[in-house]
Amino acid sequence: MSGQRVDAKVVMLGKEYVGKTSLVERYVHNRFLVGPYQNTIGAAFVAKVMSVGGRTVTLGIWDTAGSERYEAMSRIYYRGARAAIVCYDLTDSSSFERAKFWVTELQNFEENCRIYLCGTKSDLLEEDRKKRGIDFHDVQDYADEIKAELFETSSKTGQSVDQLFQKVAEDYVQLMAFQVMTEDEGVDLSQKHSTYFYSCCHH
Ligand SMILES: Nc1nc2c(ncn2[C@@H]2O[C@H](COP(=O)(O)OP(=O)(O)OP(=O)(O)O)[C@@H](O)[C@H]2O)c(=O)[nH]1
Repeated sequence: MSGQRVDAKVVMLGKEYVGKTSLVERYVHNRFLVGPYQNTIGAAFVAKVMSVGGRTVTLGIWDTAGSERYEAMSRIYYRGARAAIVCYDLTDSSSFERAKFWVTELQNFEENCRIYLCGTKSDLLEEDRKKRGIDFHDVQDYADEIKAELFETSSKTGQSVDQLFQKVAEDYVQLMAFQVMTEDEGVDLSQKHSTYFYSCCHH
């Protein structure tokens, strides 16, 4: 993988326990890990090569730690991101408030970063609709207001996970079609020791 470039940096943001790592695991490895919850410490990185309309795109996905203890660190990871997947747990209204915090951060400090709102753990709603913590229409209104795409996903069943990342990549390719690529765009992974890795610290 020497010399592989990341085309688009994508950052996962959201309160702890909302399921950011599980989303990445489902998307990249098509699996859902069961067992005791272990929080992400710092951040983890993985590159994913995908195809959009016959074109190869490599997403560099940064999975940040949701704990407020790591808030300052998470700020480092959204710098230069083309896309942010801001996650909230569909059953936990406080996690939606936290999602709004990250949206405001991005709007203030990373205006070229596209925002994707992602309500996680939709399988729990299928078990019991009363578990929905935030009204869908309120979230949709908010998404419209901030011009964000809205997805409801389940890493457990895989629902809408591929669609979410595919949309991120498609939007990136579409944007690039209108922009001239410059030589210094992207991150040259040949500078790193390893290409496909979860860097420090997950679990
Ligand atoms: N039922 C269900 N549980 C999920 C889903 N996604 C994640 N979980 C569970 O929620 C817990 C937290 O998931 P993580 O993916 O570790 O959450 P995180 O956002 O990465 O957490 P931090 O690393 O602390 O920021 C784990 O026990 C997961 O098994 C889902 O789609 N459905």
